[in-house]
Amino acid sequence: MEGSSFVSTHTDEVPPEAPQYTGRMVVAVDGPSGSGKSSVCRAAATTLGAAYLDTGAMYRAATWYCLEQEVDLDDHKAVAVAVEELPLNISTNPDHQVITVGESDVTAAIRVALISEKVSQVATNPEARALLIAAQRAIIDREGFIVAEGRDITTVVAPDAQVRVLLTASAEARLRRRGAQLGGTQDDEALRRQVLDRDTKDSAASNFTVAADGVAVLDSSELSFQQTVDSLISRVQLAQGARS
Ligand SMILES: Nc1ncnc2c1ncn2[C@@H]1O[C@H](COP(=O)(O)OP(=O)(O)O)[C@@H](O)[C@H]1O
Ligand SMILES: Nc1ccn([C@H]2C[C@H](O)[C@@H](COP(=O)(O)OP(=O)(O)O)O2)c(=O)n1
Repeated sequence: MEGSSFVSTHTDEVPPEAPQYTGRMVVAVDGPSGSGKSSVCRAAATTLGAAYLDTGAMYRAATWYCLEQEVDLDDHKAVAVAVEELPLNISTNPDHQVITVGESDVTAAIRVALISEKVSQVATNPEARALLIAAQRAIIDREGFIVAEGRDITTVVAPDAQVRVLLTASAEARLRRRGAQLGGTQDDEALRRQVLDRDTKDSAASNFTVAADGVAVLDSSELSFQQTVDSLISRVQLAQGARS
Protein backbone atom coordinates (compact mmCIF):
# COMPACT_ATOMS: atom_id res chain seq x y z
CA MET A 1 0.00 0.00 0.00
CA GLU A 2 2.89 2.36 0.84
CA GLY A 3 3.67 4.61 -2.10
CA SER A 4 0.27 3.89 -3.66
CA SER A 5 0.35 5.40 -7.13
CA PHE A 6 -3.32 6.12 -7.73
CA VAL A 7 -2.95 9.68 -6.55
CA SER A 8 -0.60 12.13 -8.18
CA THR A 9 -0.02 15.79 -7.50
CA HIS A 10 0.69 18.85 -9.55
CA THR A 11 4.33 19.73 -9.06
CA ASP A 12 3.76 23.48 -8.99
CA GLU A 13 6.60 25.52 -7.58
CA VAL A 14 6.07 27.30 -4.26
CA PRO A 15 5.85 31.11 -4.60
CA PRO A 16 9.26 32.49 -5.64
CA GLU A 17 9.11 35.39 -3.16
CA ALA A 18 8.61 33.09 -0.17
CA PRO A 19 11.58 32.55 2.15
CA GLN A 20 12.93 29.09 1.47
CA TYR A 21 13.60 26.66 4.29
CA THR A 22 15.83 23.95 2.93
CA GLY A 23 15.51 21.33 5.69
CA ARG A 24 12.85 18.63 5.74
CA MET A 25 9.92 19.54 7.92
CA VAL A 26 6.38 18.24 8.31
CA VAL A 27 3.79 20.48 9.95
CA ALA A 28 0.73 18.42 10.94
CA VAL A 29 -2.55 20.15 11.81
CA ASP A 30 -5.82 18.47 12.84
CA GLY A 31 -9.12 19.83 14.07
CA PRO A 32 -12.89 19.80 13.73
CA SER A 33 -14.90 21.27 10.89
CA GLY A 34 -14.74 25.05 10.64
CA SER A 35 -11.83 25.45 13.07
CA GLY A 36 -9.84 27.10 10.27
CA LYS A 37 -7.51 24.28 9.19
CA SER A 38 -7.65 24.81 5.43
CA SER A 39 -7.50 28.60 5.36
CA VAL A 40 -4.94 28.92 8.18
CA CYS A 41 -2.65 26.16 6.84
CA ARG A 42 -2.80 27.51 3.29
CA ALA A 43 -1.88 31.02 4.43
CA ALA A 44 0.89 29.73 6.71
CA ALA A 45 2.31 27.52 3.95
CA THR A 46 2.39 30.47 1.55
CA THR A 47 4.27 32.67 4.02
CA LEU A 48 6.68 29.88 4.96
CA GLY A 49 7.30 28.78 1.35
CA ALA A 50 6.03 25.29 2.16
CA ALA A 51 3.87 22.86 0.22
CA TYR A 52 0.30 22.31 1.46
CA LEU A 53 -1.85 19.18 1.61
CA ASP A 54 -5.61 19.31 2.22
CA THR A 55 -6.37 15.69 3.14
CA GLY A 56 -10.07 16.47 3.60
CA ALA A 57 -10.19 17.37 -0.09
CA MET A 58 -9.03 13.82 -0.84
CA TYR A 59 -11.94 12.32 1.14
CA ARG A 60 -14.27 14.76 -0.57
CA ALA A 61 -12.94 13.85 -4.04
CA ALA A 62 -13.31 10.14 -3.23
CA THR A 63 -16.93 10.81 -2.23
CA TRP A 64 -17.56 12.79 -5.43
CA TYR A 65 -16.17 9.87 -7.47
CA CYS A 66 -18.32 7.27 -5.66
CA LEU A 67 -21.45 9.35 -6.29
CA GLU A 68 -20.43 9.90 -9.93
CA GLN A 69 -19.96 6.13 -10.34
CA GLU A 70 -23.32 5.54 -8.59
CA VAL A 71 -21.61 3.46 -5.90
CA ASP A 72 -23.84 2.72 -2.91
CA LEU A 73 -22.00 4.43 -0.02
CA ASP A 74 -23.34 1.79 2.39
CA ASP A 75 -21.59 -0.92 0.35
CA HIS A 76 -18.16 -0.89 2.06
CA LYS A 77 -16.49 -3.17 -0.46
CA ALA A 78 -17.76 -1.20 -3.47
CA VAL A 79 -16.56 2.07 -1.92
CA ALA A 80 -13.11 0.57 -1.29
CA VAL A 81 -12.90 -0.66 -4.89
CA ALA A 82 -13.87 2.79 -6.18
CA VAL A 83 -11.25 4.49 -3.98
CA GLU A 84 -8.60 2.05 -5.15
CA GLU A 85 -9.18 3.07 -8.77
CA LEU A 86 -9.74 6.78 -7.99
CA PRO A 87 -7.80 8.81 -10.61
CA LEU A 88 -7.10 11.69 -8.23
CA ASN A 89 -4.68 14.53 -8.78
CA ILE A 90 -4.27 17.09 -5.98
CA SER A 91 -2.18 20.25 -6.04
CA THR A 92 0.26 20.91 -3.20
CA ASN A 93 0.72 24.57 -4.13
CA PRO A 94 -1.01 26.61 -1.39
CA ASP A 95 -1.75 29.40 -3.86
CA HIS A 96 -3.19 27.21 -6.57
CA GLN A 97 -5.44 24.47 -5.27
CA VAL A 98 -6.73 22.35 -8.12
CA ILE A 99 -8.22 18.91 -7.61
CA THR A 100 -9.02 16.71 -10.56
CA VAL A 101 -10.58 13.26 -10.86
CA GLY A 102 -9.71 11.91 -14.26
CA GLU A 103 -10.52 14.68 -16.72
CA SER A 104 -12.94 16.44 -14.33
CA ASP A 105 -11.88 19.51 -12.36
CA VAL A 106 -13.73 18.90 -9.07
CA THR A 107 -12.15 21.78 -7.10
CA ALA A 108 -15.53 23.48 -6.60
CA ALA A 109 -17.81 20.43 -6.89
CA ILE A 110 -16.33 18.74 -3.79
CA ARG A 111 -17.39 21.71 -1.60
CA VAL A 112 -21.15 21.49 -2.23
CA ALA A 113 -23.53 20.59 0.61
CA LEU A 114 -24.29 17.11 -0.78
CA ILE A 115 -20.62 16.11 -0.52
CA SER A 116 -20.32 17.64 2.98
CA GLU A 117 -23.30 15.56 4.09
CA LYS A 118 -22.07 12.28 2.53
CA VAL A 119 -18.29 12.42 3.01
CA SER A 120 -18.29 10.79 6.46
CA GLN A 121 -19.55 7.55 4.90
CA VAL A 122 -16.33 7.33 2.92
CA ALA A 123 -14.16 8.70 5.75
CA THR A 124 -15.41 6.00 8.15
CA ASN A 125 -14.74 3.17 5.67
CA PRO A 126 -11.51 1.52 6.99
CA GLU A 127 -10.33 0.24 3.59
CA ALA A 128 -10.92 3.58 1.90
CA ARG A 129 -9.07 5.30 4.77
CA ALA A 130 -6.08 2.96 4.47
CA LEU A 131 -5.78 3.72 0.76
CA LEU A 132 -6.05 7.48 1.21
CA ILE A 133 -3.66 7.50 4.19
CA ALA A 134 -1.03 5.65 2.11
CA ALA A 135 -1.45 8.21 -0.67
CA GLN A 136 -1.14 11.08 1.84
CA ARG A 137 2.06 9.62 3.31
CA ALA A 138 3.53 9.29 -0.17
CA ILE A 139 2.81 12.96 -0.91
CA ILE A 140 4.21 14.11 2.46
CA ASP A 141 7.36 12.00 1.96
CA ARG A 142 7.89 13.45 -1.49
CA GLU A 143 7.73 17.09 -0.31
CA GLY A 144 10.66 18.45 1.69
CA PHE A 145 8.67 21.00 3.65
CA ILE A 146 4.90 20.62 3.91
CA VAL A 147 1.91 21.72 5.98
CA ALA A 148 -0.64 18.88 5.98
CA GLU A 149 -4.06 19.18 7.59
CA GLY A 150 -7.00 16.94 8.37
CA ARG A 151 -8.33 14.84 11.24
CA ASP A 152 -5.60 12.25 11.83
CA ILE A 153 -2.39 13.84 10.55
CA THR A 154 -0.88 14.40 14.02
CA THR A 155 -1.85 10.91 15.18
CA VAL A 156 -1.86 8.46 12.24
CA VAL A 157 -0.64 9.92 8.95
CA ALA A 158 2.45 11.75 10.29
CA PRO A 159 2.78 11.25 14.05
CA ASP A 160 6.52 11.94 13.74
CA ALA A 161 5.92 15.44 12.29
CA GLN A 162 8.23 18.11 13.72
CA VAL A 163 5.27 20.44 14.43
CA ARG A 164 1.95 18.93 15.60
CA VAL A 165 -1.03 21.17 16.29
CA LEU A 166 -4.68 20.60 17.14
CA LEU A 167 -6.57 23.66 15.85
CA THR A 168 -9.83 24.13 17.73
CA ALA A 169 -12.62 26.69 18.05
CA SER A 170 -15.93 26.74 19.90
CA ALA A 171 -18.93 25.15 18.15
CA GLU A 172 -20.54 28.59 17.99
CA ALA A 173 -17.48 30.12 16.24
CA ARG A 174 -17.24 27.20 13.81
CA LEU A 175 -20.92 27.41 12.82
CA ARG A 176 -20.66 31.17 12.38
CA ARG A 177 -17.53 30.89 10.24
CA ARG A 178 -18.89 28.14 8.02
CA GLY A 179 -22.16 30.08 7.58
CA ALA A 180 -20.21 33.18 6.48
CA GLN A 181 -17.91 31.13 4.25
CA LEU A 182 -20.92 29.68 2.42
CA GLY A 183 -22.31 33.19 1.90
CA GLY A 184 -25.34 32.70 4.12
CA THR A 185 -26.78 30.11 1.72
CA GLN A 186 -27.34 27.44 4.40
CA ASP A 187 -30.05 27.53 7.07
CA ASP A 188 -29.16 26.73 10.71
CA GLU A 189 -30.24 23.11 10.41
CA ALA A 190 -28.18 22.46 7.27
CA LEU A 191 -25.15 24.12 8.88
CA ARG A 192 -25.45 21.94 11.99
CA ARG A 193 -25.59 18.83 9.78
CA GLN A 194 -22.55 19.90 7.80
CA VAL A 195 -20.45 20.95 10.81
CA LEU A 196 -21.51 19.39 14.14
CA ASP A 197 -23.25 16.19 12.96
CA ARG A 198 -20.38 15.49 10.58
CA ASP A 199 -17.84 15.90 13.42
CA THR A 200 -19.81 13.38 15.47
CA LYS A 201 -19.76 10.85 12.61
CA ASP A 202 -16.09 11.51 11.81
CA SER A 203 -15.14 10.99 15.48
CA ALA A 204 -15.76 7.29 14.91
CA ALA A 205 -12.75 7.17 12.57
CA SER A 206 -10.25 9.48 14.27
CA ASN A 207 -9.70 11.53 17.39
CA PHE A 208 -9.55 15.24 16.63
CA THR A 209 -11.18 16.64 19.77
CA VAL A 210 -8.47 15.86 22.33
CA ALA A 211 -4.81 16.56 21.62
CA ALA A 212 -2.66 13.43 21.63
CA ASP A 213 0.61 13.39 23.60
CA GLY A 214 3.01 15.96 22.19
CA VAL A 215 0.32 17.79 20.19
CA ALA A 216 -0.14 21.51 20.99
CA VAL A 217 -3.64 23.00 21.15
CA LEU A 218 -4.26 26.23 19.24
CA ASP A 219 -7.71 27.58 20.15
CA SER A 220 -8.77 30.12 17.51
CA SER A 221 -12.17 31.00 19.08
CA GLU A 222 -11.03 34.41 20.29
CA LEU A 223 -8.30 35.00 17.71
CA SER A 224 -8.55 36.86 14.42
CA PHE A 225 -7.70 34.89 11.29
CA GLN A 226 -4.27 36.57 11.04
CA GLN A 227 -3.49 35.96 14.72
CA THR A 228 -4.22 32.26 14.16
CA VAL A 229 -1.97 32.14 11.10
CA ASP A 230 0.81 33.99 12.97
CA SER A 231 0.57 31.60 15.90
CA LEU A 232 1.03 28.58 13.61
CA ILE A 233 3.91 30.27 11.75
CA SER A 234 5.75 31.09 14.99
CA ARG A 235 5.50 27.46 16.12
CA VAL A 236 7.03 26.38 12.80
CA GLN A 237 9.79 29.00 13.01
CA LEU A 238 10.59 27.89 16.56
CA ALA A 239 10.97 24.30 15.32
CA GLN A 240 13.10 25.48 12.39
CA GLY A 241 15.34 27.42 14.79
CA ALA A 242 15.69 24.39 17.02
CA ARG A 243 16.87 22.31 14.06
CA SER A 244 19.41 24.73 12.57
N1 LIG B 1 -9.67 33.14 13.88
C1 LIG B 1 -9.87 32.38 12.81
N2 LIG B 1 -9.10 31.31 12.61
C2 LIG B 1 -9.32 30.52 11.55
N3 LIG B 1 -10.30 30.71 10.62
C3 LIG B 1 -11.10 31.76 10.78
C4 LIG B 1 -10.92 32.64 11.87
N4 LIG B 1 -11.86 33.56 11.78
C5 LIG B 1 -12.57 33.31 10.68
N5 LIG B 1 -12.12 32.21 10.05
C6 LIG B 1 -12.72 31.67 8.83
O1 LIG B 1 -13.39 30.44 9.10
C7 LIG B 1 -13.71 29.81 7.86
C8 LIG B 1 -13.60 28.30 8.00
O2 LIG B 1 -12.25 27.92 7.89
P1 LIG B 1 -11.74 26.61 7.11
O3 LIG B 1 -10.30 26.88 6.87
O4 LIG B 1 -12.59 26.26 5.96
O5 LIG B 1 -11.94 25.50 8.27
P2 LIG B 1 -11.71 23.95 8.24
O6 LIG B 1 -10.76 23.65 7.13
O7 LIG B 1 -11.15 23.65 9.59
O8 LIG B 1 -13.07 23.35 8.06
C9 LIG B 1 -12.79 30.42 6.82
O9 LIG B 1 -13.57 31.26 5.97
C10 LIG B 1 -11.82 31.23 7.67
O10 LIG B 1 -11.30 32.32 7.00
N1 LIG C 1 -7.40 13.37 7.53
C1 LIG C 1 -8.73 13.45 7.34
C2 LIG C 1 -9.29 14.56 6.67
C3 LIG C 1 -10.65 14.60 6.49
N2 LIG C 1 -11.41 13.56 6.91
C4 LIG C 1 -12.84 13.54 6.64
C5 LIG C 1 -13.66 14.21 7.69
C6 LIG C 1 -14.48 15.26 6.99
O1 LIG C 1 -15.85 15.03 7.17
C7 LIG C 1 -14.17 15.11 5.51
C8 LIG C 1 -13.89 16.40 4.79
O2 LIG C 1 -12.80 17.05 5.44
P1 LIG C 1 -12.60 18.63 5.34
O3 LIG C 1 -11.32 18.93 6.06
O4 LIG C 1 -12.76 19.06 3.94
O5 LIG C 1 -13.80 19.15 6.15
P2 LIG C 1 -14.08 20.63 6.61
O6 LIG C 1 -13.14 21.56 5.92
O7 LIG C 1 -13.86 20.60 8.07
O8 LIG C 1 -15.48 20.84 6.25
O9 LIG C 1 -13.09 14.20 5.40
C9 LIG C 1 -10.86 12.49 7.58
O10 LIG C 1 -11.59 11.58 7.99
N3 LIG C 1 -9.52 12.45 7.77
